[in-house]
Amino acid sequence: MNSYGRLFRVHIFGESHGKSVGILLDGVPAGIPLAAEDFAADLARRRPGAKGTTLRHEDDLGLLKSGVFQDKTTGAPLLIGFDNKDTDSSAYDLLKDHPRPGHADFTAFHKFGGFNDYRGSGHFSGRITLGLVAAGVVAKKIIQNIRIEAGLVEAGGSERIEENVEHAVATKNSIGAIIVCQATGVPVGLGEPFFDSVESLLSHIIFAVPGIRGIEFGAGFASAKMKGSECNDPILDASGRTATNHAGGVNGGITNGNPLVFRVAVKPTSSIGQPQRTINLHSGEQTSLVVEGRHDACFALRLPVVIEAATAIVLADLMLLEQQVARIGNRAIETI
Ligand SMILES: Cc1cc2nc3c(=O)[nH]c(=O)nc-3n(C[C@H](O)[C@H](O)[C@H](O)COP(=O)(O)O)c2cc1C
Ligand SMILES: C=C(O[C@@H]1CC(C(=O)O)=C[C@@H](OP(=O)(O)O)[C@H]1O)C(=O)O
Repeated sequence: MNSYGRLFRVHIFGESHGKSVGILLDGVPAGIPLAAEDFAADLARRRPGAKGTTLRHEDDLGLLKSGVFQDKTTGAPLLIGFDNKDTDSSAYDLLKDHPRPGHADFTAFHKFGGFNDYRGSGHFSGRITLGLVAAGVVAKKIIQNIRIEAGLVEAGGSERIEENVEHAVATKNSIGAIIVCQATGVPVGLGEPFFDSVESLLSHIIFAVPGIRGIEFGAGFASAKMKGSECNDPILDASGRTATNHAGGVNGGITNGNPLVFRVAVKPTSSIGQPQRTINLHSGEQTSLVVEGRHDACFALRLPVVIEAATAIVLADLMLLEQQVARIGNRAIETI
């Protein structure tokens, strides 16, 4: 569904070519300073502009529609909306009946009986992540002592990111990428096993981001090839600090005080300018499709800030559940 979280709860909404996209936040502690300018830096990181990103230009000026009074959160639901302005739906006329291989056109058509808004990929557009980034800005304020940083470590299969992006654009193709995310300053004890382990919660929200194909914590899949003597992280002191971090900062689904580290695999964009095989949704006949319109050749370039936001949302919820932050005034519990 479109809601996530327990105490810090996000409800995402909108379609790419509809009136707006955005997010409704519930459970935001009261008294947190919050103004429209606070969103600018993170929203700019998600915005297209770099080579290999879509030519669609939106100002992404978020409107704080509720939950803020005199530049402080009130504790009431906080609604953040972004108007869609640069919409050109003409390229989607063809796609309405000819689903793009790899995109959600086929599945959304069947799931919603053809009533889904297919323009600009509708609710399945990467544009929906705008609301997630906005929620991340608020979440980062709640967990102010935790620092989250994500970045691309490779794209198109190597570290030559720029070169690979340029080649993808020149050949009307697309590429995927790997993002590494690290959160430092995470206290020991976050996570609610059995089902709400830290890895489960992060995987849940990160797989909700369009185009994600994998996630691994710490040494991840490489752990399967290690011996116990190699994989175990030696514990150095009473704080739980370890010499290595193959666990990625989580044991038993609970944060262990070391940096939380995970890698995310992002697929190549499905909308490419090369002929691909598809069908006519109504006749079932096979046909060739060349996708027109504006598309990211490597949408992963825009994703690190989205992954940071998703991480902040999970950690804010867990910090509230663990009573590590107060519901009023953005203070650590022990300082009240
Ligand atoms: C920020 C962002 C931008 C995206 N841009 C595009 C795009 O321009 N064209 C496209 O086909 N897919 C794009 N995607 C990926 C699709 O939204 C995604 O592949 C689609 O919803 C199907 O979901 P799935 O890949 O998880 O199966 C983008 C995703 C994100 C997160
Ligand atoms: C608009 C954004 O990305 C869009 C994501 C997207 C898709 O299929 O996911 C398709 C394109 O939409 P349009 O056809 O309207 O140009 C991208 O531009 C955004 O992320 O803000």
